[in-house]
Amino acid sequence: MPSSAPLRVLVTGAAGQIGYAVVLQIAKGDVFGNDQPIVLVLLDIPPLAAALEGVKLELQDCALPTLHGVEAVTDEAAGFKDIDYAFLIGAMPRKEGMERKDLLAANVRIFKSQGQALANHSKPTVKVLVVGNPANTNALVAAKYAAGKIPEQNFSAMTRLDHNRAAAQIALKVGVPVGNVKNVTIWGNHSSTQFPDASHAKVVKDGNEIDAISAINDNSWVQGDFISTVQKRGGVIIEKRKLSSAMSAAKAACDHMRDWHFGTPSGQHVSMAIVSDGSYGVPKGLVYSFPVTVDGSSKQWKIVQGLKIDDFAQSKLNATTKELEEERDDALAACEESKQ
Ligand SMILES: NC(=O)c1ccc[n+]([C@@H]2O[C@H](COP(=O)([O-])OP(=O)(O)OC[C@H]3O[C@@H](n4cnc5c(N)ncnc54)[C@H](O)[C@@H]3O)[C@@H](O)[C@H]2O)c1
Ligand SMILES: O=C(O)CC[C@H](O)C(=O)O
Repeated sequence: MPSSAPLRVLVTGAAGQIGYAVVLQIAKGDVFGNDQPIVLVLLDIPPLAAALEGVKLELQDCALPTLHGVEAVTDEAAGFKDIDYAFLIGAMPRKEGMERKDLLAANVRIFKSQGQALANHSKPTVKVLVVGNPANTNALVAAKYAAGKIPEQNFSAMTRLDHNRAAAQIALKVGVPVGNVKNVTIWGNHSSTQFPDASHAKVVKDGNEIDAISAINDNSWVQGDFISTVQKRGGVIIEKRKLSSAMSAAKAACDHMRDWHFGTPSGQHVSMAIVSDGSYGVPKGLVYSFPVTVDGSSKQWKIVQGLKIDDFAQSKLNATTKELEEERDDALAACEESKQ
C-alpha cells in the first residue's frame, strides 16, 4: 500500500512523443518506487491542450495504485507550482536536415521562462532534469534564471541516454548482457562532441569482473567506432525513424531520476550533466556531463574524482568544452534579446 505524502512530478512536453513514453513509467512506480504516491502534472502549450487532456484520461484509465492525481495544464505558473521533481522535455526536436544549432535560439527561450517559473512557483528542493535540446545549455539557462531561489546543484541535463548507448555498445562488442557492464562515462555535451569513455568501465565476463578495455581487446575500436557510434546515434535514429529517439530517451530519463532519488548502487557511477565546479579542469558554471555517484538519503551527487585522463581523453574533453562555451555564449545572447 502507498505510504508517504504524494510527490508532485512535472512533465513538460507531455503531449509529445517522449512525454507519451515517459508518463506511464513514472506513474507506475519505475522512478520513485511502488509504494510512493505521486501526482503527475502534465504541461504543454495551449494548442496541444486537447491532446494533453487525452494523455490525462489514458493515465486515469491505467488504474495505477501509485498515481494519486493527474493535472493537465497549459499555464507555467500552474504547472510549476510546488513541484518536487521536474522532467523538462518540452522543446522542439531536431528533424532530418536540421543542425542542432538551429534549435538553440528557439529552445533556449523556453528554459529562461521555465527557470523563472521554477524560482517563482516550485519548492526550493525541486530536482530538475532537462531533456529538451540543447539539453546542457538549456539547463544552464534554467539554473541561471532560478538562481537565488533554487541551488544550481538541483539542475541537471540528460546524458544518461548516451551512457546507456555506450554500455550497450560495449556489451554487444564483448558478447555479454548489458547488465554486466558498469562505469562507462560520458563527458561533456549531449551532442556529437561528447566523449564516451570506456577506460574506467568494468565488464563481468565468464563470472569475473575485469576492465572493459581488456575484455574488448581492440583499442582502435575503443578510440574509433565506439566513440563515433555513440556520438552519432541520435542522428542515426532520426534518419531511420524520421523522428527523434523517444522510447530510449524516456527510459534514460527515468533511469536518471531514479538514481537521483534513490542513489547509485555501491561501486557504480552514472553520467549526469551538472553544473561544473571546476573538476577535471572544466570551466566552472558550464553544464557538463561527468561521472557521478549519488547519495540516496541526501539526494546529493558527487563528481567521481581522480580518474586518469590521458592525452587522448584530454583532447576530447577540450573539444566538448569548447562547444559548450560557444553554446553558452549564443544562448545567453538569445536570452538577452528575449525581453520577457
Ligand atoms: N537529452 C537527450 O538525450 C534527448 C534525447 C531525445 C530527445 N531529446 C530532446 O527532447 C525534446 C522533446 O523531444 P520529443 O521527440 O518528445 O518532441 P515532440 O515534438 O514529440 O514533443 C515536444 C513537446 O513539447 C511541447 N512544447 C514545446 N514548447 C513547450 C513549452 N514551452 N512548454 C511545454 N511544452 C512545450 C510541444 O508542444 C510538444 O508536445 C527535443 O528537444 C529533443 O531533441 C533529448
Ligand atoms: O538531435 C539529435 O541529434 C539527437 C536527438 C536526441 O537528443 C538523441 O540523442 O537521440
